[in-house]
Amino acid sequence: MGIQFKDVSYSYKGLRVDYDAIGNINLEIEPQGEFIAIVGQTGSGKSTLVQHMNALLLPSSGNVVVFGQNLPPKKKEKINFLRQKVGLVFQFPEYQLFEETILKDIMFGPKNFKSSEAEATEKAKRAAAKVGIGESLYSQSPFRISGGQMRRVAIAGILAMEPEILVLDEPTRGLDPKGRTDLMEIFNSIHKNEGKTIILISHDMDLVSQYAKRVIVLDEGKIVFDGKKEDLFEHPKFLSFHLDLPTPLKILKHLEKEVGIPYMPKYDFQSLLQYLKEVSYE
Ligand SMILES: Nc1ncnc2c1ncn2[C@@H]1O[C@H](COP(=O)(O)OP(=O)(O)OP(=O)(O)O)[C@@H](O)[C@H]1O
Repeated sequence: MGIQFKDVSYSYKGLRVDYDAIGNINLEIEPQGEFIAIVGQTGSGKSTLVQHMNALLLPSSGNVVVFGQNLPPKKKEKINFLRQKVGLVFQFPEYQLFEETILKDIMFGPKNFKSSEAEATEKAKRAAAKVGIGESLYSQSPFRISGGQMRRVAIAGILAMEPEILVLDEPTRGLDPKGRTDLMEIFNSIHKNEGKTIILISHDMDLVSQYAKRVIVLDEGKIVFDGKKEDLFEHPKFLSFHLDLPTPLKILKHLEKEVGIPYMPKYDFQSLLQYLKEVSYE
C-alpha cells in the first residue's frame, strides 16, 4: 500500500477554539497506477488532507501510514524518506523559487536529500526535460522567465526528487487554457509512461473528467464519495458539491435522461442548481 488513512482527523489550533478541518478520513491509495482527483468546495479540507500524505501535517487523531511508515515518524531521516517518496506540489509553486539559476533551483531537492552534485545534476536535467525546460534555460535566472515556465521549473524541482507518488494541489490554477492542457499532458504522460500514482486537487471538473480515474469528493472535511469517475458523474446528488464549477456536458445529458431536466446547449447553471436543491435524489 502506498498511502493509508485510518480514521484520520485534523484540527487547526486556534487561540480560543480549534477548527476541525477534516474528520474520520479512511483512504487507501496504491503506490502505482492510480490517477485520483480530490474535489470539493473551497474550505472543504482538500489541502489539509494531502498535507498529511508526506508528514507536512500530522493527524490530531487516527493514523496515516505512508509506504509502511507510521506517522509521525520518529526520526528526521524518516521524514526525508517520506518527502522523497511523496512529492507535493503546492498551489502557485513558483513562489518558492529562490536560486540564482534554473538548474540550481531544480537541483535543490535532490541535493537536500543527499544526492552528490553529479547525481543531482543528472536528476535535475531529467526532470527539466519532462516539463519541457530546455538546456538553453539552465543558466538563466528563474525570475526572468514567464509565469508558466516558472511553474514548470518549480514542478521540475519536485520531479527531480523522483517521488513515487505525485500530489498536485491545483497545479493549473491561474494558467490559460493552453497552459492548463499542456501541464496536464505532462502529468498524464508521467502517469502513463512511468506508472506513477497522481493525486490531483482541482476545481476544474473538465480536467477531472478528462484525466482522473478515481474521484474523492470532500464536503466539510468528510469524504462523501470515493469511487470511479464514471460512478460520480452518474450520481447527480453529488453535483451540489460543485456549485461553482463548470458542468461537464455528460452530467447535463444524464440529468435530461434521468431527472427530466431538458438539456440546452447554453444551460443556465443557476436555475439548474435551484432545481437541484428542490428535488431529492435519494
Ligand atoms: N493554517 C490554518 N489555520 C486555521 N485554519 C485553517 C488553516 N488552513 C486551513 N484552515 C481552515 O481549514 C479548512 C480547510 O482548509 P483547506 O485549505 O484544507 O481547504 P481546501 O478544500 O483546500 O480549500 P481551497 O479549495 O480554497 O484550497 C478551511 O475552513 C480553512 O479556513
